[in-house]
Amino acid sequence: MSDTAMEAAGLGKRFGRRGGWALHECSFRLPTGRVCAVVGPNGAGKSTLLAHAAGLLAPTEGSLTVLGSHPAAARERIAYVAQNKPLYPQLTVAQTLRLGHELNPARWDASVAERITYENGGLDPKAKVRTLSGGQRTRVALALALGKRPELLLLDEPMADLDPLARHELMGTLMAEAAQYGTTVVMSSHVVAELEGSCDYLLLIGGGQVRLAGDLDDLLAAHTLTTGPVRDLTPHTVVESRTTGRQLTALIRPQGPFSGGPDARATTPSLEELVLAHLRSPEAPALILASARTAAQESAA
Ligand SMILES: Nc1ncnc2c1ncn2[C@@H]1O[C@H](COP(=O)(O)OP(=O)(O)OP(=O)(O)O)[C@@H](O)[C@H]1O
Repeated sequence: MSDTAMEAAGLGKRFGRRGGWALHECSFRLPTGRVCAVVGPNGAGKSTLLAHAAGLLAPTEGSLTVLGSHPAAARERIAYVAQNKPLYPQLTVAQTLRLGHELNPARWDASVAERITYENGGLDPKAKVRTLSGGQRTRVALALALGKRPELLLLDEPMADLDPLARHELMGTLMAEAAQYGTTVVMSSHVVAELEGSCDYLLLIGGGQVRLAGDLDDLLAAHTLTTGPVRDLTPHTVVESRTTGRQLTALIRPQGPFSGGPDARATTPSLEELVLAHLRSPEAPALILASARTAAQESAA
């Protein structure tokens, strides 16, 4: 069995001959059993990446493998919740879950699907899907995905239309299920706060390229947030710096020991601080940690 959940090698996607690159020269590796946050600005390529992993798009160049196979060959072991949560509007909730069972007879776990839909969600089994609110449809889509007992769960902004209570409850269920079954979860979101505390791996995409990839703790530890009197930050890599009067605030990647000096503060950034600094500085050099490198990247490093 492969210990790699997803591996991109020079992955590129162009929509149409004249279109720009939605993804370009993306290479990274995601080990199995991780909960990976995929973040990046609007149009960065997050949905395009997830749709490739689900086998719904074919690369223009390079490749993407999931669970050691071509995505189409691994489809039974993958569940994908797309941003628009497509469901059959004319079916009832109960019929939708039954369809989930019929499509996944060998793997279907009715108890988790029913718990999400009925026990906690309070949905009426006889309600037609078309009468459900956006958040209720999300609940059914997540129930179908988790009911499939996937090895790899792909979620494209899954929590966007859930109320805070439902978001908290479903995130808890998701994390408990993932931990119990060793499911790899890849989840895009713009709400960085909801990723903190649940994700242990980070993939930051910008302009169709991988900007940060690796263990979240290691990525955070590779950066320092410093505030203090203006000073030369050479030889450290500066991701973002702002000067207010004589005070400098900067997010850096220390190249060797860093001491901000007696009047400066130097702390490890939070996930939000790390992500915001990279979004504000799209030109900052990429950082792909060893755990996230493909064999080819590793031998080139
Ligand atoms: N079917 C399509 N046809 C043409 N261009 C597309 C198509 N799908 C996506 N794109 C383009 O590819 C780029 C990446 O889009 P994608 O939806 O992957 O971004 P995203 O990071 O998921 O954005 P968001 O955060 O807004 O959901 C964008 O420039 C988008 O316009």
